[in-house]
Amino acid sequence: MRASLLQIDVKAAESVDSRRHRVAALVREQAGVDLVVLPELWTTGAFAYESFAKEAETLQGPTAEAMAKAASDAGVWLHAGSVPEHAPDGTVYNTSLVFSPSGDLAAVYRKIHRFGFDKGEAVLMGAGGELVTVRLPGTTVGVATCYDLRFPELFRGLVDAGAETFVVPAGWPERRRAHWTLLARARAVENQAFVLACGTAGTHADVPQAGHSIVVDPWGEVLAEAGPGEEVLTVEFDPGKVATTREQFPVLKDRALGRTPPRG
Ligand SMILES: NC(=O)CCC(=O)C(=O)O
Repeated sequence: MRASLLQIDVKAAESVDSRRHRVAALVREQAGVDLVVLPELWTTGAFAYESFAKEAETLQGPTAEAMAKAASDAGVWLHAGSVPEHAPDGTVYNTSLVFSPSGDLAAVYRKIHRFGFDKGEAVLMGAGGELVTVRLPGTTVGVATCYDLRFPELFRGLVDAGAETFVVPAGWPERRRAHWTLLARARAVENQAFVLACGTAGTHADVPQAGHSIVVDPWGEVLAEAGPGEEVLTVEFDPGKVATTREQFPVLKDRALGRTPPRG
């Protein structure tokens, strides 16, 4: 399986509309890979709090429309990262969208753990409540977003739902880059799963971004890692390695505290 992680530089000087066009073109350029992954809140930037409500859109909005078309033009599965979603009940969510190679919306995930404690996303956005997996040819993908990476029980819940590959769009700050790498590897090792974690580059809202998108295998080995700037990180991996790792070193069978009860 070949995947391209598009580590986008979210610049304030570039309008949301221009970025949307630029990113759609980058997705089209990935024709030939199986899966393309975009970062969290790449239209606005994950820390551009004042833009969330202004740029929020529905599941039929301009980003969803542009990404559906880009996925079908390229013939790829597209995890289109997340957008500020204006839901029918008026709440704004941090919502990830996954499109099939024919451009159909295959999965929608509303970020469960909102970042910011008493400000930012934590007060401006609603919390999702449902775990989401999506079946791709060869692997079941479990989706999570950025700060979710700090909550291992979410990932264990996704394993219980069949996940073998975690796709994690993010807008992770440079200041905590060491945590990003450590947590991506930890989630891979403890769940014996692939982790494809795609962050943003550059600086927005005065918050320098970590970049360093990363792909980790079920043994915790880093298969590929981006640098700090905008970059397309393409990697080839064998999804069958999840089953062999889980068979040869069957730690998941030794769980003593039971399965995660379903949420939502
Ligand atoms: N956008 C985010 O979720 C940021 C998370 C973060 O900065 C951290 O967990 O540290």
